[in-house]
Amino acid sequence: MAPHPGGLTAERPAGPAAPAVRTAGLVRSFGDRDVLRHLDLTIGQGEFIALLGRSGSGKSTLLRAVARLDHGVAGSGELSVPERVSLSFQDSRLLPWLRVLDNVVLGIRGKGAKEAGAKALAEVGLAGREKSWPHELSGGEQQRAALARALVREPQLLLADEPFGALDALTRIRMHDLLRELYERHRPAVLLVTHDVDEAVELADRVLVLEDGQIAVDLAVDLPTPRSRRDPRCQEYRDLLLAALGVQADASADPVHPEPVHPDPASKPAPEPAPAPVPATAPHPGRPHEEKTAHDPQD
Ligand SMILES: Nc1ncnc2c1ncn2[C@@H]1O[C@H](COP(=O)(O)OP(=O)(O)OP(=O)(O)O)[C@@H](O)[C@H]1O
Repeated sequence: MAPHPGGLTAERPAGPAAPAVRTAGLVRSFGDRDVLRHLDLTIGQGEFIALLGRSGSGKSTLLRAVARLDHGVAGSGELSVPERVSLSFQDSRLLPWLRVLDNVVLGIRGKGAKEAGAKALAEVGLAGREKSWPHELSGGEQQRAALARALVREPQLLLADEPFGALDALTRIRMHDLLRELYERHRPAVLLVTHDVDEAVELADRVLVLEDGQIAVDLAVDLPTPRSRRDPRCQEYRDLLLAALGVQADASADPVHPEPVHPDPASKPAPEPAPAPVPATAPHPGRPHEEKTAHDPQD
């Protein structure tokens, strides 16, 4: 068990049945404000989790804690994460002075690295772009390269903080398809932070809503994939989650050219009074009772 700089206890999960991620009593504080308040979360191996929550609710704080990128932040609790963790952000973070393939394999040693990198680039639809410079790629292509960089490491856990947030709606939809396809093939556990409720419902096995520093809603999405946001069953989940976020669903939303449904009140007209929140044990559309487990969207 290795000590964590934030006062956290970090350890590796043991045994084949161990979850990919487990937090127990996780606390993270800035000044006298506890952003994460004794948060318990378990992510199973190969499970795809989306994390929603109002702006400032602590989504990125949680993701950074799980990524162990929060050195110096006050905190306590237990955290268990796998050895191979990859990260993906809204900004692709490709190094501009390295060609695309060199970005993808940066830090990977061994003879087969370039071959594996080229294969990963082919998987994300960028075959032939190995020698391009990052600035020669479109925003969507840069995110594809970032996904290749994440996947070439064969992560047991992929942490993604609004990876599609800066992309236009159509590119975002294509990236959703690609992410889900790559996920099905590689099966890492995924923690996707997003503001896009539709994205969460389309992609995730479980959607979590973070509120007051804890998981307020934990909703399993029990629908086959690939999913379409036009599917009325997806819309049921969407409405439940929007209600939990205190945002009224827009019945007139265009499902073909959708704008992300953004729960940040600053980016929306003043919401109606919040409907009753969906508890972590909320009934499941299509199923009479949903078991409590643990789970947010963008492009
Ligand atoms: N380094 C820091 N120093 C001080 N306060 C911080 C720091 N990082 C985050 N916070 C505060 O913690 C709270 C949670 O921030 P966080 O970025 O985790 O929220 P979020 O849910 O990801 O928000 P958004 O959806 O707007 O990205 C916010 O009030 C933020 O101001």
